[in-house]
Amino acid sequence: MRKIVFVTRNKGKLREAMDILTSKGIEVIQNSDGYPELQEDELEPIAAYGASWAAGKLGMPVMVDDSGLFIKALNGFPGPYSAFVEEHLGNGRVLKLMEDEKDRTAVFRSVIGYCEPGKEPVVFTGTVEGTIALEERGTGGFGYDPIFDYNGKTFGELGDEEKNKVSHRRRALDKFCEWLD
Ligand SMILES: O=P(O)(O)OP(=O)(O)OP(=O)(O)OC[C@H]1O[C@@H](n2cnc3c(O)ncnc32)[C@H](O)[C@@H]1O
Ligand SMILES: [Mg+2]
Repeated sequence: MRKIVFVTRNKGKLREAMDILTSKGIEVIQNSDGYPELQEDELEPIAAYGASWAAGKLGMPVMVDDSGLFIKALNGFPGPYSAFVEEHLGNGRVLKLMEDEKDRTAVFRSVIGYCEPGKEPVVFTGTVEGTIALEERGTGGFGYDPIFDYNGKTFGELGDEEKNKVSHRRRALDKFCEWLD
C-alpha cells in the first residue's frame, strides 16, 4: 500500500483525506509540525511552498491541503484568510457580513500540494460551488460546513460520506491520484 504523509493540524481535513485516499488504496499518515503559510491572494502558491518546505524539512514526500471559502459578494473574502477568519470571527460573523446580500454565491477551494525532496512541488485544485446559507445548519463536518449550502443542504447536514463525494477536497484529491498513477 502506498503511504503519504499529510502535513496538517486540521482534524477535519485529515479525516476526509483519509477516507478518500484509503478508498483508493493509499495510507495517510499525519504530520502536525505545520509549515510557513505565505501571505498570497491565491491558494496555489501557498500549497506549493508549504509542500516544498515540508518535504525539505522532513526528507520525505509530503502532501498539504490549503483551502478556503471564497464568497462572491465579499470579493472572494475570506479566501486565503479563511483559517484566520474562522478562528477569530467564526461563522456567525461571516453570516452577519452577508446579512443584506442577495447574491449568496460562494466557492470552496482546496489546493493539494505535493512534493518529493529535491523536486519541484505540484498542485491540484478542486472547487465546489454553493451558496452561503441564511443561518448555520447541521452539526457534521467542520469549519464553514454549517454555512455552505450545496443543492439545498449544508455540508454540515450532509455527513462525511456524502460530502466526500462532491467536495472541493474530493475533486482535488481525484486529480492528485490520477497524477500519481
Ligand atoms: O494545518 P492546516 O492544514 O493549515 O489547517 P487549517 O485549518 O489552518 O487550514 P487552512 O490553512 O487551509 O485554512 C482553511 C480554513 O478553511 C476551513 N476549511 C477548509 N476546508 C473546509 C471544509 O471542507 N469545510 C469547512 N471548512 C473548511 C478550515 O477549517 C480553515 O479554517
Ligand atoms: Mg493553516
